[in-house]
Amino acid sequence: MSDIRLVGVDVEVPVFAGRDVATKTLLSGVDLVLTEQRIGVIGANGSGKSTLLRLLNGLIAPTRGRVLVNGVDTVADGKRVRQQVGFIFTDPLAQLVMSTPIEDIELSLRRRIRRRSEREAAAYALLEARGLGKLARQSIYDLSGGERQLVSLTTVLAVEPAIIVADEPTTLLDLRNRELMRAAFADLEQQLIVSTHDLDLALDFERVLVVDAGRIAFDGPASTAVEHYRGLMV
Ligand SMILES: Nc1ncnc2c1ncn2[C@@H]1O[C@H](COP(=O)(O)OP(=O)(O)OP(=O)(O)O)[C@@H](O)[C@H]1O
Repeated sequence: MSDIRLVGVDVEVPVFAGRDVATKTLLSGVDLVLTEQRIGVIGANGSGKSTLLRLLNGLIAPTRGRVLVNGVDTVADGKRVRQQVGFIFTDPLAQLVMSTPIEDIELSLRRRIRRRSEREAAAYALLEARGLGKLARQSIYDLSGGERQLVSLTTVLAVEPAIIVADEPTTLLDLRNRELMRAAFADLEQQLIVSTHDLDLALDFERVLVVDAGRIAFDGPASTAVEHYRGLMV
């Protein structure tokens, strides 16, 4: 079981207004121990959800405090953290760097499987297992949004991370594809941390954090978290 700790975390960025530089606080006073297998993060636009998620694999560094993933500090050893934490972006086109699904999965496998022919066969098998085999050599740009997001998930899983962090992974998807992603998430063995505006998806999680204006406004069971969030929205 994975263990993620945020200890006294603040995130601030400089904002420039003419010659003046001010400080904008994106997150403040975040103390969390994340050990549950399925954790959701909900909150209004601009509340700080992506900032929180990006801290977890060292994509951004805390201004104050520390983030530890299975005891590894995200600033001191970001590379080791990123080997453990797979990150799924909202837009799969921000994630998929190769022309076709099979090439992207092969890229993820290159450290684990040295021989090209073996790597290609393994990549194909991973796609096939998700029902994506027939799309293996199709251009990424010819796939639907849902297919791309499933390819992204396969690409991230190919690295065998202990933790999956997904930033609004269903936002661009229609109902059918949202259900496909939801089912894919339900099957994962990894620890899963997902930010979402999809409150049905949020209800799937054991623990849900509500972020409001850069603070954790609620932390607890999903149904209570959703109620809390609805209360903030009125
Ligand atoms: N590098 C940056 N410089 C200045 N402001 C930033 C920076 N990164 C994020 N912000 C601001 O911080 C706030 C929180 O952003 P964040 O992306 O974490 O919100 P979010 O809850 O994920 O929003 P959404 O639901 O719209 O994706 C927003 O007001 C955003 O504009």
